[in-house]
Amino acid sequence: MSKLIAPSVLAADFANLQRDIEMINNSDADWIHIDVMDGVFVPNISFGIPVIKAIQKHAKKTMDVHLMIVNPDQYISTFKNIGANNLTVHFEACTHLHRTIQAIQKEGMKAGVALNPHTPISVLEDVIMDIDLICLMSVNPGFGGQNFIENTYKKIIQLKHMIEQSGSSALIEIDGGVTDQNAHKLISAGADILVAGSFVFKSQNPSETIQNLRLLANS
Ligand SMILES: O=C(CO)[C@H](O)[C@H](O)COP(=O)(O)O
Ligand SMILES: [Fe+2]
Repeated sequence: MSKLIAPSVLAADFANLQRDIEMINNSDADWIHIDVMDGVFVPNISFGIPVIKAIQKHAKKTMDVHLMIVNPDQYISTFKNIGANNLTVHFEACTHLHRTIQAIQKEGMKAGVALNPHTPISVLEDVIMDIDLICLMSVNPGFGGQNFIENTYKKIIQLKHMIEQSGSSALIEIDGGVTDQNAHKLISAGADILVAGSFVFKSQNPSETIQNLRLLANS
């Protein structure tokens, strides 16, 4: 399977959101990564339902929604209705993670679980067969533009091993601080999807930057 690039709209120009979504549509990007922050689970508030509805009107790529919120269960059907294809919840925010995963899949979405940098991958041992996607946070969630945490490589290698040993088909997504400097190394360690926000949207030519990341990921 080719490796995927998911630009994060957290770093887009919100006053020109339609323009930036169309840039993603016309680029080599595979997914659109959409970060939802509630100011409780993480110390920041990004955007919510009305903005994602507006994104849905224009988005032509897989909508990969990353929930950094407490009590995600109460919004699962809402996110389905506004176009989420993948719905990722945080391990640290779910008391009944297995129930949450089942509820996401019952709505017809792919279920993802995100782990904070301090959370060991071993917490996924008993749900690894049930998950479609694992999002390893390579920064502390809440903000774009942070520095990549080097310990992530070790976690990818461990997680890849766990996935292979178990026979799970879960994909590994890396979120935070992804650039052209670490993209190839992340893929070599076992990543399947790279999320990139600031590196794409702060570049001179975001579409070319996406193309470059995709080439690096698949070289
Ligand atoms: O979930 C996130 C932050 O919590 C974002 O997806 C992530 O930060 C991407 O932004 P950048 O590439 O600028 O680090
Ligand atoms: Fe994210």
